[in-house]
Amino acid sequence: MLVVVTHWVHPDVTARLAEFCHPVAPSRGREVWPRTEVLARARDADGLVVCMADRVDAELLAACPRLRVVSGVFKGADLVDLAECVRRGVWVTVLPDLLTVPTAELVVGLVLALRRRLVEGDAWVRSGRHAGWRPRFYGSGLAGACVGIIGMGRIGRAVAARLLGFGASLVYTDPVALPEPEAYRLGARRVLLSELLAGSDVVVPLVPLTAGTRRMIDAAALGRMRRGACLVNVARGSVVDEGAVVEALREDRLGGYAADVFAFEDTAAPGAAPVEVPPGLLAHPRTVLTPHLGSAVEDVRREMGLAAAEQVRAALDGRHPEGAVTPPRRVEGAGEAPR
Ligand SMILES: O=CC(=O)O
Repeated sequence: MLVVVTHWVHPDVTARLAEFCHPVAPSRGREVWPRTEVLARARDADGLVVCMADRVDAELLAACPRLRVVSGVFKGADLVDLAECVRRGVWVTVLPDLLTVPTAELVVGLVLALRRRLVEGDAWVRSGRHAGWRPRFYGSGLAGACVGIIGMGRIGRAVAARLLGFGASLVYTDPVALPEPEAYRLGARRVLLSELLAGSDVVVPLVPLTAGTRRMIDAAALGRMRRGACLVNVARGSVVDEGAVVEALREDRLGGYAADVFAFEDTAAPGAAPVEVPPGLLAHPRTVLTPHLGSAVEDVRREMGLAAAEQVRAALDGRHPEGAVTPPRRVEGAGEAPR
């Protein structure tokens, strides 16, 4: 059986795959195969191990008629056409929990970097202009600040737990309330979105990208935020309206924007997709921008690769893989997908 891995993974991951199939993966450098190469190599694949750089759409699925499983080395499957996978009887698996801790750590890092102006300070020192202490780069701390988390899932709760030690207060929105003991332990108060936006010094959306969350932080939502408050986005670029963020920064209404994700990455989102990080974000001093580093911790990525390999093994063995987000259900006339 052939399993195509679209991107560089740790050698132990390919070794694990080799226990039950013939794996093919980029072997040199930390490479991701471009789509044309994935299309060419995956023609006879029984399994695909994909990453956040891949778009698993109808074209790719049609090009791989033998495919039985798509294993995402990620949490959010918004780049996978789930309906088409179901139609073709292809399992789709994700990793719902392995990146919780590194992503929560990144949120805390970005909040601190933004509020304490670490990146601006770093640039100042590197520019050769630092001549000793001066009354400059005064920012805001976390102690006493109110942090608003939109979406209290695994990552939201992990962020909340890490913020406990900083003396920040916490509000959140979620359709489902935390169990009372957990809300008490985290000091988290559930509020309406309008109250969260109006009352938070830092707003952190932690929601998946869906039709309902796309651009949920738009000009109107930004307009409801406290003047000078910060926005930190590690979810998906398209959860915010990047153009409106640039405007709010320019008008000094938004205190800062930190992002690890960008709308141009959301290649499956409907409508015209941006092709780059907006220049207005790049140019603005009160932004902190990182290249989708949420899970970029060496050991975590190795664990993620190994877990994905096990999911492929289970699916190809005819078992229900962990992390399955679609039960495969072959529909008459859907093509040659074997089952
Ligand atoms: O963004 C990363 C992921 O969803 O894993």
